[in-house]
Amino acid sequence: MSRITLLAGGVGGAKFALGLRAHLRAADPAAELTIVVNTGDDLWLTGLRVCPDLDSVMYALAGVNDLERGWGRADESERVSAELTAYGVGWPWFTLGDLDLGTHIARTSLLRDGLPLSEATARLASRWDLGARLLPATDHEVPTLVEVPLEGGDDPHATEFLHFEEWWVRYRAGRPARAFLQQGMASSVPAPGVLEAIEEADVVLVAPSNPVVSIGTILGIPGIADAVRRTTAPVVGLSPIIGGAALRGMADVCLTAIGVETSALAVAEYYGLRAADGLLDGWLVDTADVDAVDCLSALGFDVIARPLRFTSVEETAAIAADALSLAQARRGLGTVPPVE
Ligand SMILES: O=c1nc2n(C[C@H](O)[C@H](O)[C@H](O)CO)c3cc(O)ccc3cc-2c(=O)[nH]1
Repeated sequence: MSRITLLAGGVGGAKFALGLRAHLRAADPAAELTIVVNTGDDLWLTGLRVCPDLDSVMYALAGVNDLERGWGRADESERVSAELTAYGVGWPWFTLGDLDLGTHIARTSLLRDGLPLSEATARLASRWDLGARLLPATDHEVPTLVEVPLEGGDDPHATEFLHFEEWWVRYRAGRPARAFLQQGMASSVPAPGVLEAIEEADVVLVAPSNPVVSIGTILGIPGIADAVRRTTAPVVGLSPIIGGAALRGMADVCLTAIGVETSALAVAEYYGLRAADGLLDGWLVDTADVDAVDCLSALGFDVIARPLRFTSVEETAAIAADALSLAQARRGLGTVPPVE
C-alpha cells in the first residue's frame, strides 16, 4: 500500500489526477491518493463561495466535468446566471452554470453552518466515488490578487489590485501583472491533514499546474513548503512548460511577471532542488525539452524526458506511472524508465 500526495491546481491538476487515479486503480488499488488543492482562486460571488480548483478536480474525478472547457459541469445550463446578469449581480463574464451553482450553494450552506472549508469539501466530495481525498491547501481565505497598472489615470505608476479570476477570465491575463499577492497568506495555516499528507506520504507529486498562482499558493501557506522539504518521501514534479510554452492556461504570463523564464529548466530551478533547500528531487520534462536533461541532472535533479501532453486518460496514466517510477527509483524500490 502506498500513500501518494499530489499538489494540484485546477484544470491541469484535474487532468493529471484523473490519469494518476487510473494508473493507481490498475497498478496499486490499495494506494491512498490525497490531493492538496490550490485555494488562491477562490472567491465570494453572488453571495456564494466559489472554489474553482477544488471543483475542477472534484468534477473531473466524479466524471461530471465539461471536457471541452476543462472547468465546470458537463450538460450545463445557464438560466440562473442569465437572471443574475439581468439583475446586474455577479460578474457577467464569469459564468456560473446551474449545476455548478448547486455546488456553490451547498458549499456556502455548509460554511454558513460553521464547517471549515476542508470539512465542507469532504462533505461535497462524499457524494461521488472520487478514489481520492481532496484537501484544500488551507481553510483560510487566501485570495490571489494581481497588481496591474491603473487604466485611464494620470499617474503612470498608479496600480490597482484585481482578484485573480478577474485578471484571468475577464482580461485573459492581458493586463500586465506587476505582482501577485495572496491576501491573508502570512496568517493562514494549512488545512487539517495537509501537513500529515505530505510528511507521511510515500511519494509527493507536483502536478503540471501553474507554478506561480496554483502550486506557488499552496507552497506559500506557512508550513507547507517546509513539510515538502522535510518529508522522507521523494518529491517529483511534472513540467507545465513544453518547448517554451505553457501546456495549458497562461502560466507563461505568470512566470514572466515574476521574472522566471518560460522553460522546463527554469521552472525546475524555480522550485529548486531539495538537496539544496529547494522542493524537488525529480522532474519530468517533455521530449521537446530533452536538452534540459543534462543540465538538470548535473544540478542533481533526477530527470526523465517523455511526452507530457495529456492526450487521453490512458496516456496521462502512463505519465503518472513514469513519475511514480522516478520517485520509486529514488527510494530504491524500482527502476528508472529510460530517457527517451
Ligand atoms: O474562462 C473561464 N473560466 C471559468 N472558470 C475556470 C477558472 O476561472 C480558471 O480556469 C481557473 O480558476 C484557473 O485554474 C470557472 C470556474 C469555476 O469553478 C466556476 C466558474 C467559472 C467560470 C469561468 C468562465 O466564465 N470563464
